[in-house]
Amino acid sequence: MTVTHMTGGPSVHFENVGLSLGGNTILDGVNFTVAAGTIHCVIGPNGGGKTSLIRSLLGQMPHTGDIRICWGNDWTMGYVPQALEFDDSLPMTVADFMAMIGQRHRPAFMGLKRDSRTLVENVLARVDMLDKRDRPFGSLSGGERQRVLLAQALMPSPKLLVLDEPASGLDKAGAAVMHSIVQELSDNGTTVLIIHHDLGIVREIAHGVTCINQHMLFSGDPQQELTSERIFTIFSSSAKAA
Ligand SMILES: Nc1ncnc2c1ncn2[C@@H]1O[C@H](COP(=O)(O)OP(=O)(O)OP(=O)(O)O)[C@@H](O)[C@H]1O
Repeated sequence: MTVTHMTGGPSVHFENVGLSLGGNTILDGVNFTVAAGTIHCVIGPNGGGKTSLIRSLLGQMPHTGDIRICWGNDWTMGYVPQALEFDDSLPMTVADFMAMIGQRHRPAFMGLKRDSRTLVENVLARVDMLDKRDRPFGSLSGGERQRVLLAQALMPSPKLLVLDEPASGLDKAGAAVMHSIVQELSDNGTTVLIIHHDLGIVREIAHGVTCINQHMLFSGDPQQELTSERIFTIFSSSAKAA
């Protein structure tokens, strides 16, 4: 991955990205750009390689090709994974979890330092989870965990926010909170890259959309690219053969 400097929020450039795992081709010749300060959605059928692409961006996959992030002065990145492997029996509250994520040089059992406490309370309030800060993290519902995962990605405020199917475990209210946060960040210049399955929402919130199914099928303006015929073709049972 190459990193270059520019002023403003980062643009992200996927250039001829490929990935093979266990002898199988997962991604091949993926080329698209996420413009600085935009909301860009990655869509495609199950198993099409969306998470693998995001993990390549995060440096967690042995991809080929180049992924360039043209950062401004602030290199802060937030990431919300699709799900979190977590031992539910761990005696860790929501606040402990946030302390663990946000205070790398302080053990979680020591709790939050005073200056971090305000920050944590602010982000938990943003996702409507402040009243649950003393609950054991393991006792949270899937949607509540997803909200906390979103909260940790906002601390500190990111210039690049990457979300892997953030709405999957969320109810309508949770999804609305998440989308309004994404919108607000984007309005303030943050670049947001989201894997999303709800094409109605993609049309509503995204400035750009890229569809991948091993290869890149199309990329551009959602209003023009997301035609009914295309959506039917991509997500029909024959999609894997496309
Ligand atoms: N570590 C791995 N080793 C081998 N194959 C893998 C590995 N990780 C993912 N794959 C395979 O890569 C393909 C793409 O998976 P990926 O999770 O990227 O798809 P996706 O588009 O995010 O799917 P979904 O919409 O179901 O979340 C799948 O066939 C998956 O089985």
